[in-house]
Amino acid sequence: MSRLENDTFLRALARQPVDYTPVWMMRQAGRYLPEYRETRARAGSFLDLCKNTDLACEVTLQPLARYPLDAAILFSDILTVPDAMGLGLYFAEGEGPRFERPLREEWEIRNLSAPDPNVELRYVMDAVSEIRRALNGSVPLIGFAGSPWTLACYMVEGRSSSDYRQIKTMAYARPDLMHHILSVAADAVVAYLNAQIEAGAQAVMVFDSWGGVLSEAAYREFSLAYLERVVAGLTREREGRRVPSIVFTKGGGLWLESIAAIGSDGVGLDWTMDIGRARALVGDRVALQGNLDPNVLFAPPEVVAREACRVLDAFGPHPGHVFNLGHGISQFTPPESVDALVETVHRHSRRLHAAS
Ligand SMILES: Cc1c2[nH]c(c1CCC(=O)O)Cc1[nH]c(c(CCC(=O)O)c1C)Cc1[nH]c(c(CCC(=O)O)c1C)Cc1[nH]c(c(C)c1CCC(=O)O)C2
Repeated sequence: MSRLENDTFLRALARQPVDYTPVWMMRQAGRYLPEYRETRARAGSFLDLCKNTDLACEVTLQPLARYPLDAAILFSDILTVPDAMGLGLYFAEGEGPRFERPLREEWEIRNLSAPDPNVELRYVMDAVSEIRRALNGSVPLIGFAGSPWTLACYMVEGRSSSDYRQIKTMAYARPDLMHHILSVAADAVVAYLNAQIEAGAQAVMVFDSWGGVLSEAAYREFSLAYLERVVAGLTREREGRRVPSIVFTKGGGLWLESIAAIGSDGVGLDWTMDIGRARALVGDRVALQGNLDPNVLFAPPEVVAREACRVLDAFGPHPGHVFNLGHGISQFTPPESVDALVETVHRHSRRLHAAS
């Protein structure tokens, strides 16, 4: 088994006893850090940064140099997968992601195929290997992908959407086409995550950022069924250790028990549901990851500390909590707020775990 100095994150996902609650943040490497903005300016565009192995490794490590975080997450994007399928990803400055060739015509959809992650996404695998080497066993490295449904939202809409009109039209009017896209995306995500595990990722997370825009019935049919297929296809063990998976449906609180039943080790929670109530529903069947509202980080440090303690106390002294934000950290976050957050999570949770 490879040496790991700090395996608190993996222990928490396995619902094993820990001395303190591990913490990392979604989008922990990003624009709120001046050193990220500096590296990004050197790289050119955001996509150039993702495709430059050395610089992707550099920005992955930046938040860990500042804060005693308990995990690193690969610096990349969920949309690298549809880009590798030939849809032509680009980022319009200040407007978010766009595809040059969104899926509109039936023939385009029928021609879709899963990319070979070790060819079309070689740059991601190279980044994973380089980051693992650079981490040198300090903390585990998380790999990730988008959920089939969330990838399909971008592939069909061609950009971020406010009403999901195109994709919902397809889901209701042409479910056969919708299922074809989701099925190819699920195959692509499984191959992509397993290649990341092969390259050195020690845990994987699936981001279902837009599952929460669906009705319950549509969520089960178009998102959850494919999340279950992805989880079932994942490599379970590598280097003599379990490779845990985390599934995060933003807005999925109402469906928590169903999400907790698909076979992942952890479930991500946004900020809308009390994490104590969530734990009461799922027990120790899965670990829970979350669930501080990222906007708390705009308040003074004593408020950040109070709100972090509120989440820790709500979960209680049980094993199986990975502290995180309920969604990605905002680019406008003062970096000092993160100091207060990480320090509070570690200090307060040590007390909780010692007292139990
Ligand atoms: C939906 C989604 C995307 N990307 C991602 C999701 C799922 C999570 C979520 O719901 O937020 C996932 C993602 N994107 C990024 C990471 C890196 C790892 C991390 O630090 O967590 C991860 C895990 C970097 C990024 N991905 C992006 C940035 C900002 C790019 C920049 O301008 O430097 C970063 C650091 C760009 C991106 N990429 C995407 C959008 C909508 C945007 C624009 C967002 C914005 O402008 O705030 C698609």
